[in-house]
Amino acid sequence: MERPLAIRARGITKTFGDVIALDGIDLDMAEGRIHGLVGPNGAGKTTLLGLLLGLAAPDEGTLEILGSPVGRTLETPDGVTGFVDGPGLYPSLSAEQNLAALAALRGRDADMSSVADVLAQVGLSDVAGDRVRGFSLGMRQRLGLAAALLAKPRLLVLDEPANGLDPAGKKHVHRVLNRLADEGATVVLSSHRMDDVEALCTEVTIVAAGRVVFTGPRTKLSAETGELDYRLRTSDPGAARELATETAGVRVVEESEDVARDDAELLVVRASVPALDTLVAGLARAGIAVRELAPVTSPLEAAFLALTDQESAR
Ligand SMILES: Nc1ncnc2c1ncn2[C@@H]1O[C@H](COP(=O)(O)OP(=O)(O)OP(=O)(O)O)[C@@H](O)[C@H]1O
Repeated sequence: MERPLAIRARGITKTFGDVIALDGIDLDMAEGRIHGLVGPNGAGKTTLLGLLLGLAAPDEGTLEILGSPVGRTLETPDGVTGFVDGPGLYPSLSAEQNLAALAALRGRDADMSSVADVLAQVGLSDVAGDRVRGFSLGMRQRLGLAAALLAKPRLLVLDEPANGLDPAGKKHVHRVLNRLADEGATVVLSSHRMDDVEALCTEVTIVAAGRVVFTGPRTKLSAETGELDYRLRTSDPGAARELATETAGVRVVEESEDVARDDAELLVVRASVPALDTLVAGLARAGIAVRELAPVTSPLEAAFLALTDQESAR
């Protein structure tokens, strides 16, 4: 059964003076999924997220959020929360005072057990009583997420949520977002980190110059990618190079910008998946062990570069 849509956008346009930030955006985002919004600098991601949060209204087009049409007034249905350009926090208050104050602003009494719970979820229990003034960027991001969780979101909108996060912080954030989606909430996040998007998002939208150039399941994007460069490390680099050169559809890339040049053991090969399969089977037959085989740039990054280049070349 098709999932209901959390977001349905048709022909959304937003301009700032002469700048067309969004140029006819059509978008369907299903409930209960984590959607990644990616695109080059200035593509329109923050503008689009701002519309979802009711921070601005579209100039043209129709937007439905959680089944409700959003008009020209700056309002969004209940259950929509998140932040763009970093969370708004009070530096002179502690983490827990910030959350209590935000709960009060939303017209709810501060329930300190909920405050403690969301702080634990984002891994900030130890600094609950510390002033936010002394928080790092990553801690502020996590506190912003805690504030959003307190509102029990049905749609959570986050601009670059992994900004400034260390690996432990990232783990907390990923766990929290996955749990939210498992519980049926929809998460829409923008990121310049393709590895984060690959780790988190089942759905991806790529925007370039205010237009959608791809939207759909991330796996579909990977499948559509043709040839990729792969790092190949084997037990016999010389013999592997020879075999790669002889295998139809496989090319040895001599100078790869993305791989350290002083690593003589590592081979970079360019191939489609079927040609790569032939090479790997050939290596096995020749008794050459494969110790590492991975794309140099991820399928998402490759598609991103190809699709956004295409767009700017139009
Ligand atoms: N308030 C504003 N006033 C004028 N121009 C704006 C405003 N907000 C956005 N823009 C312009 O709209 C375009 C889209 O900007 P936006 O911030 O949405 O892009 P982005 O994809 O989030 O970029 P980045 O990855 O750099 O954050 C840019 O050309 C930007 O300069």
